[in-house]
Parts: sequence; C-alpha cells; structure tokens
Amino acid sequence: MTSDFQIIKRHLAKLKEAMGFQRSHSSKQKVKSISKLKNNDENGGDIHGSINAKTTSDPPVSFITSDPSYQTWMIEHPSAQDSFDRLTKAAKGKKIAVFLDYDGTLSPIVDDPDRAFMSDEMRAAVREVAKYFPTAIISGRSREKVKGFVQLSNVYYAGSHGMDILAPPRPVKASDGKYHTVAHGKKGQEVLFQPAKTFLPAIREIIKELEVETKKIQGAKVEDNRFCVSVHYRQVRDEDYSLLQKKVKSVLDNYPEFDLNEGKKVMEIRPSIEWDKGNALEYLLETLGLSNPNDVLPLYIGDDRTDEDAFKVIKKRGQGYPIIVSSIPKETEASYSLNDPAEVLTFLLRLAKWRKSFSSSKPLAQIWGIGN
Ligand SMILES: O=P(O)(O)OC[C@H]1O[C@H](O[C@H]2O[C@H](CO)[C@@H](O)[C@H](O)[C@H]2O)[C@H](O)[C@@H](O)[C@@H]1O
Repeated sequence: MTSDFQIIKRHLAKLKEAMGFQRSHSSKQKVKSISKLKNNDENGGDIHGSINAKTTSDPPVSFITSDPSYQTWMIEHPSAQDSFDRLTKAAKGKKIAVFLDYDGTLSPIVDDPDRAFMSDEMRAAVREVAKYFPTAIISGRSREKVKGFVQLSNVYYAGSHGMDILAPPRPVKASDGKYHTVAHGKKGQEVLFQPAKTFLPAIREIIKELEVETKKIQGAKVEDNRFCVSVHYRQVRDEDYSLLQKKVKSVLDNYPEFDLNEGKKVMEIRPSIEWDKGNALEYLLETLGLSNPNDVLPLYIGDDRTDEDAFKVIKKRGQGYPIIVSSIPKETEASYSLNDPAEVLTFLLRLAKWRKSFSSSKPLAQIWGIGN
C-alpha cells in the first residue's frame, strides 16, 4: 500500500521537476564546467525557476515566504527554528557539538571581504553556545583571519576549508601524524593539523601570478587564505567576468595539482587533496573525543557549497543536524534550514538558553580549561 509519505514525496518530486530544480554541483566540481557564472546569484548558479533573476541582494522576506518554490523547499528542509523542540528532544542524553561556517553564516555577505565583520550580538551568542557545547568554526578563510573576525578563545578554529586546524592533542590516525605540529598556546598544548603544507610554495607563486594577471581588472580581488586562494568578482563588472575567469584559468594551467571551485561570487583555488570541511569535522570530533555517533550529535550550520561536504558527513553518520543558511531554495544535503545570519543568531541563543535551563553541570570552559 502506498503511504501518505510516499504520495507527498512523489508530489514534491513532480513539483521540483516542474520548477526546474537540478542537482547541485558538488563542492569538488571544477569551475571549468560552469559557464556564465557572473550573472547568476549568490550561489553560483544552483538556483533555477522564479528566483533566477536575483543578483546581489536577497529577495524581500514577503516574496520568499509567498514563493511556492520556497515553500516546497521548506517542506524538505524545515526551519531549524520551527523544529527546535523536536531537535532538542532527540538530543536527550546525547552530547551536541556545534560547527559553524563563517561568511554568510555568522556574518552577512558584504561587498568587501575584508569588512565581513561579525556583530557583537553574534559574537556573544557564539560565546554563549561555546560555554555549553564544544564549538568550532570551519571557514574558507585563513585560520588567523577568521579568528581575527570572531575574537573568541573558547572555540576551535579550522581555516582554509579545513586544511588548517588548531585543536587539542589527542590520539588520531597514525597516518595523520606527518601533518601535525605541536603548538603551545593559551589553551595549553595544542596540535596544528595542516595536510596541505607541501603546497605552500606553489600557493605563494599562484598568489603572485594572480595579482599580476588580475591587476587591471577593476574590482577583482585576490585573497590569501593561506592553504587556498580566493579570487573575488563581486565588484567586477559583468562584462569583465569572462576575462577574469580566463586569466585565473591560464595561471592555473601551470598548476595542475590545484582545483578551481565556485563559491559565492568567488573562485576558490585549493590543493587537490582529499580533504574538505567534512574531513575537518570528522577530525575535530575525533580529537575532541566526540567520535561515537551513538552518543554525539554534530550540528553544522553553513551556507555555501563547501559546507555541503560537512552536511554529507553528518548524514552518513546518521545522527546530527546539518543546517543550511539560505533564503532561496537550493539543492542541498542539509536536512534543516535557517533563513539568514539573523536567524542563525536567534537559533544559537535559543540553543544556549535551552542547555542552560537544565544544566546543573559546569560550563565547558571549566571542564575543558579554555577561556572565553
Ligand atoms: O567558508 P566560508 O567561511 O564561508 O568562506 C567562503 C568564502 O567566504 C568569503 O567570501 C564570501 O564572503 C565575502 C564577505 O561577505 C563576500 O564579499 C564574497 O563575495 C563571498 O564569496 C571569503 O572572502 C572567501 O575567501 C571564502 O572562500
């Protein structure tokens, strides 16, 4: 007998088909295969249907909520806010570990990447969450830069899309040992995990070449993310985009050991190694002693393609909360959604408040010996 659930699923699939949804490009997909990116929206061309015309700013909330494609999408990716009681009920007797992306999640997307500041309210919310849950920020930025934006000492940081992690020392896979460097910081002994270290000299060369090649393209910006590089085109004129793309590709032709991926109005260049935000999430869970999937629920909030790798890992574990930040329907591995960084803020505050309300135990800072 066909269940109601199956009927609804079939109905949704038909609706999606009618609206022109397609599977997303995985974060590993090269930019070479994506044409005409410049005029697409924030998401680098994932979106189809009625919202295709969107360029730099988000549609008004009234439009979003009345848009049928968004409503359909929300059935499959319900709001983490609306599902809060269900999420926390499932977490009873388990530990939650919180993982957060930075740009587009903790800070709104802005034109100048150097000015993507986090609000004091958001900082306070993350600080509060990290008092009760082990918390890590996993960003595409360099670890130092994202730490400079966040300015919290009670969270862990992974930069360069997870290729630069500073975490407590714990036994991890022996094969990882060659990428470790012991560091002594405020939190005592920590270990730097940098699996792309051998690529550093080539990355320096690439940055120099890109700076020369893109100098004459107004608005183009090369960002040094230490183990990866971003070439921004948010402020590049539409008519200059293909020239910029051509120049970036011509530099990379001499560096076949690097991949070129597409983010939000940014071309992201990174070493072609099997290491992404998903691996970083697993690594952190392991080093923080949180690897038992029956006991630990990882919660990951992110907005971009590279976050999909982390969503996949959580889905594969079968336990946890992959939450996408998006105000438009898009293909994702996430199970839940939040509209924008403002909703992320409300959600984080609620999470901390919930934990605090039944907490007779000490805050993590005291247990883990880390400050805030
Ligand atoms: O993993 P993330 O922390 O989300 O980093 C991904 C990229 O984020 C930044 O670029 C994006 O945000 C900028 C500031 O709002 C915006 O100007 C840009 O258009 C976005 O793509 C960062 O600057 C990149 O290096 C990261 O790769």
